[in-house]
Amino acid sequence: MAPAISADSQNVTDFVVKKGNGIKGLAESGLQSVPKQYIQPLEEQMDMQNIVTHEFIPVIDMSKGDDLKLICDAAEKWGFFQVINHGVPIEVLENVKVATNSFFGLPAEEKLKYTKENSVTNNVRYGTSFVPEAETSLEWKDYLSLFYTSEKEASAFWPKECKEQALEYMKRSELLITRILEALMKGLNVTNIDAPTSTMLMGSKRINLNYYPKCPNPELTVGVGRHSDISTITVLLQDDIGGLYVRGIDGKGWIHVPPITGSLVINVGDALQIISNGRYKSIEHRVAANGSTNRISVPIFVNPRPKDSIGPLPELLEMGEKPIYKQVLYSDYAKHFFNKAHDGKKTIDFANI
Ligand SMILES: CC(C)(COP(=O)(O)OP(=O)(O)OC[C@H]1O[C@@H](n2cnc3c(N)ncnc32)[C@H](O)[C@@H]1OP(=O)(O)O)[C@@H](O)C(=O)NCCC(=O)NCCSC(=O)/C=C/c1ccc(O)cc1
Ligand SMILES: O=C(O)CCC(=O)C(=O)O
Ligand SMILES: [Fe+2]
Repeated sequence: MAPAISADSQNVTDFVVKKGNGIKGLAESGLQSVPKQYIQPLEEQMDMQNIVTHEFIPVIDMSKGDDLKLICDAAEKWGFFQVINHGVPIEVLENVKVATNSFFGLPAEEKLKYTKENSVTNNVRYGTSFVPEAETSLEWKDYLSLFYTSEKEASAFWPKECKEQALEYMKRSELLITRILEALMKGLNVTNIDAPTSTMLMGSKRINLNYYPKCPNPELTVGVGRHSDISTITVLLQDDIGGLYVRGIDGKGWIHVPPITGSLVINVGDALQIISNGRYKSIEHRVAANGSTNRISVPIFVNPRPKDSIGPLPELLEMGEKPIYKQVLYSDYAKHFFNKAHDGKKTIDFANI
């Protein structure tokens, strides 16, 4: 197919960002090479020499009864693990993947209704890259981001192509989320999770549907740049394509997170690193672009509420730990994150004492 647009920079940004076509629209226009605003600086391009092949992210079987220690160890050492036999039905996971493809399959003029400029609510947002206004190089990714406030609000405002499936995935993963967070608290000797602690750990949720179209020069760009999540934990559903890489434990190299059918990837976010006073670590990760096929992923970010103040748990300080993070209002922390391009682990400096 002939390219629908000329390669000049302004035209590309207009077509992708402003007109709602997304990078999916551009990729499907028959383009032969990535436009220059998608070329990452050399040091951010994926260097395959830097892939660690002798270390693996733990895979934890949640049906065996020995998961508590394994979860705490993995969260401390790796900040990332996969869970299997986790209780979220496979059909629920399959349905949300189908729904993701349905949403991104909509014509641009339909998706345009959900952009930051047009969306009738701040809680539903369709976009591309992370923060195009703040980034020097763009990411090869489109997303729909849904902040959950209530079933009623979701019913009224979430796109019908994915509303039910996304809600079902969130609902059916609640038990898993509670189990993991309870295990992590036990690992800190916090056995009584009172109401304020519970809200700080899981008072709000955001679900993102991510779409990474096939890319003509995957080595020059990225799907998502290096970042850590700002959640307490993230539950990530990925399809069978692969491309998610996690920083190795010595801070060097990148470890692939291989797709395992039916599994979910769990990672620690900055909020839990802060709450646990540095015991559990949020780990840098990134997504490579793919030269042969489209990829989707669906993270559920489990968070404090925007209005919560977060800081090291009082129980830890009572046990004699010195706080390494100060109290911060979570919405201030989130705004700090959402107002800059991805910059690895730097977001957490915002909470340093
Ligand atoms: C501060 C929030 C995010 C928005 O508050 P608001 O009062 O509605 O304020 P704004 O709508 O003005 O948004 C503040 C800024 O954040 C931006 N933003 C508002 N949601 C978004 C949005 N989903 N996307 C990317 N910019 C946004 C938004 O564009 C805006 O930028 P700017 O207009 O330039 O000031 C508020 O909803 C809040 O505190 N939410 C709870 C916290 C929350 O959502 N946590 C999410 C955890 S998400 C996570 O861990 C990782 C996410 C992630 C996502 C993509 C990645 O590539 C990698 C990771
Ligand atoms: O697509 C993935 O595998 C991970 C995406 C991610 O890191 C995010 O959305 O925060
Ligand atoms: Fe992430």
